[in-house]
Amino acid sequence: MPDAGAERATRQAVGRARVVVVKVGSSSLTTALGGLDPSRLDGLVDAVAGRVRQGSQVVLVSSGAIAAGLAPLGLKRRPRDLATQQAAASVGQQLLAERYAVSFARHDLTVGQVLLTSDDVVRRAHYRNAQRTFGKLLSFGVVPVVNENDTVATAEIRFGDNDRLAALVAHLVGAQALVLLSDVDSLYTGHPALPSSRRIGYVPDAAALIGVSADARGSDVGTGGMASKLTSALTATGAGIPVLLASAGQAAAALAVGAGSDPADRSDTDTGPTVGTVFAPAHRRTSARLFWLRHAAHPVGSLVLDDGAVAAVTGRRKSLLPAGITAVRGDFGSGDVVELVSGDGTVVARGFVGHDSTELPAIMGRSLSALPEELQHEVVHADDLVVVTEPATAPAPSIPGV
Ligand SMILES: Nc1ncnc2c1ncn2[C@@H]1O[C@H](COP(=O)(O)OP(=O)(O)O)[C@@H](O)[C@H]1O
Ligand SMILES: N[C@@H](CCC(=O)OP(=O)(O)O)C(=O)O
Repeated sequence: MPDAGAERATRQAVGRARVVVVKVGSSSLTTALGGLDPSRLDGLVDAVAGRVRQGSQVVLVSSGAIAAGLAPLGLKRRPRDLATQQAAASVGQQLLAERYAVSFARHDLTVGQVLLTSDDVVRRAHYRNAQRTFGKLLSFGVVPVVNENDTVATAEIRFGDNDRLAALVAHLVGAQALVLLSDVDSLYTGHPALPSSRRIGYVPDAAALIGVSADARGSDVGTGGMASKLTSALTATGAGIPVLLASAGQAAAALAVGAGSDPADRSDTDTGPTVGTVFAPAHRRTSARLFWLRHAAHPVGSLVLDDGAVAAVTGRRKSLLPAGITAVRGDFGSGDVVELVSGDGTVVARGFVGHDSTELPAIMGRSLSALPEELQHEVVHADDLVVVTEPATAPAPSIPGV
């Protein structure tokens, strides 16, 4: 039975958030014939500006570069090959940025374009650098408009979908809410075109999504579909950030501070935004360091574990000792991020490693007491690892548990 009180509290939290990340998809910014739709973009900007006027800081993660670049290049549909996508993004991003600058200027707001590659959020030093940039832009009252730097992102390092990028940015800027705006008004139990699909207003936790069928195919111009939105939502809620999924056409209602609410009056009249689907934040908030390790870090090597070590690390949340390692892959130093892999190749955890890769072959399989004193320590300390369950080579599942 859904808990109306808990749903209301989540909606209020979205409405009261001081820092909000808003993500909008390509399909919500383009016309049916392709190309940017200025009136839809203006509608979104009006809603964002309204929230800024209410005292919030808003970061806008906007897709649409590739879609906006199609018509100027004479392309009829979204290209499949990376090089043509990159060319379209190069042309389209320019148009998108220009349109946002003009549109926000109607509200006397300045925008700052932030194009990120995955390196900017997966490498720790870059992550901090991006954090500083956002902090400065927001302190100037600027609305940062973020997209992936598609023109230079290679197939290997690409995010490919801005839903995931938006969740990482929400964490990076310390947002108190993530608002995902799409071309669908809510999450449904199945594809909204199916008569059997039912609207879901509130998702208390990841378990509530069992049985929900979320398509990984996006619209003609978008990517990722609903599956990537759910992954994004669970990533954000795992970091303690409530999420609202709504349609871009309802942006004003989605970004409202709350029906009948005045920011100074936190009374019962404050409902928070009443549209869309809200996802409650997890009770146990992951620390910033472990969130980064789980969702953003780029592993530079891997350690293969025997069955006993897998059980100890994943089941009993123990540290990884040299005795449980059967193979070492990659070239890494102490403090780097590595994957812990079971014998069948499944990634079971990620951690900050306590040894250089050159030290490990001589000590793996051996008990601590048999080692020289300076090497008598954990390979990955229990406080430095997060348990994950994902196949080593397959793409991420459509709704991974986070
Ligand atoms: N369970 C579901 N609930 C809602 N929408 C769904 C579901 N499964 C698939 N979809 C589809 O996902 C689409 C949104 O994904 P996408 O086209 O990638 O959006 P965007 O361009 O906004 O990122 C919706 O138009 C909807 O048809
Ligand atoms: N970076 C790409 C968008 C990729 C993407 O995630 O698109 P969408 O599914 O429409 O949010 C672009 O600007 O075209």
